[in-house]
Amino acid sequence: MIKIVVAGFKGKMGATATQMVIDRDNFQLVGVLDPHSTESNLNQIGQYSQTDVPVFQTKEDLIESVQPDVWIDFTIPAVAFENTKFALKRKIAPVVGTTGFSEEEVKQLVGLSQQQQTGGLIAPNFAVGAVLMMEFAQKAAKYFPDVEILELHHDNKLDAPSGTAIKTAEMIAEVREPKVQGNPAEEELIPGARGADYQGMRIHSVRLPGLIAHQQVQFGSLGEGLTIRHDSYDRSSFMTGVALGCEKVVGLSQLVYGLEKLL
Ligand SMILES: NC(=O)C1=CN([C@@H]2O[C@H](COP(=O)(O)OP(=O)(O)OC[C@H]3O[C@@H](n4cnc5c(N)ncnc54)[C@H](O)[C@@H]3O)[C@@H](O)[C@H]2O)C=CC1
Ligand SMILES: O=C(O)C1=N[C@H](C(=O)O)C[C@H](O)C1
Repeated sequence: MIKIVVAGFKGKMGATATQMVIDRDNFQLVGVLDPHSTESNLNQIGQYSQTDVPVFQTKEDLIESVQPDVWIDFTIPAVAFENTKFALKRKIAPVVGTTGFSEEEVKQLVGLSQQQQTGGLIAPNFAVGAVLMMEFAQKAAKYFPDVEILELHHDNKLDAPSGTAIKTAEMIAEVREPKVQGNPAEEELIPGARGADYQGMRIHSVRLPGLIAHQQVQFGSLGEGLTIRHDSYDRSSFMTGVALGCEKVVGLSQLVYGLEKLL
């Protein structure tokens, strides 16, 4: 039985992950954390009335009371780095979906996990289809170096571009020489019109009510185009990946970046 805590359980992803952990026979939910909670036990919340699990408002209080194997994190970019360090320092394996990490932060966390001999996973996207989209895009970029990434999300999202778009650009950059795209003399009449620039690749972020999480990687070449698109229509799309991450990290001795490393 893998003992799990969920940080950010009051949020959209945290709530979906909490239910997933409760539903799985090989997982035991031992605590949940969210500074926006007012309860002391999950059973005080209607949808979890049968679940006797302590609720914590701070990570310091949580760690005094429970000894988890795995720390699921769906919080906010401003706290996820500190939360992941906190877990690793206590040899709790983090499974982090929260986005907004810089490359330098990921490097630091991998180093810390090696020192601590503790597994972990940071996955900007837990949907298997999104991982395939990124891998297909990396494959296509070998032959189509002109590419723009369009990511579309709900309008409560804090970070832009999305973690998935950044990871896609990083994976494409592994196989594509930096290249300035478009007309070298092009001029933005309104700043930002051409989107964010990652080694010449443009990333465009759309935020609209009604959307969940969508991304289109669009390639153009002489007389032809190729579009690779993934859509998450529901947050359940991420749960197979989160569950797989929880099962795998307990057997690792360092943190990995990207769900594709565990598939
Ligand atoms: N990797 C993936 O597959 C996915 C990642 N995400 C990412 O997950 C994160 C959360 O997304 P949502 O659930 O939509 O956001 P949300 O805004 O619905 O939930 C965030 C929750 O974190 C809580 N929180 C804030 N500070 C905290 C702290 N110090 N400790 C514990 N909890 C804290 C908030 O009170 C809130 O309940 C975002 O970074 C988002 O980009 C979202 C969907 C899929
Ligand atoms: O905020 C979200 O919703 C999502 N965030 C992740 C990201 O930034 O890529 C994953 C998914 O796109 C949903």
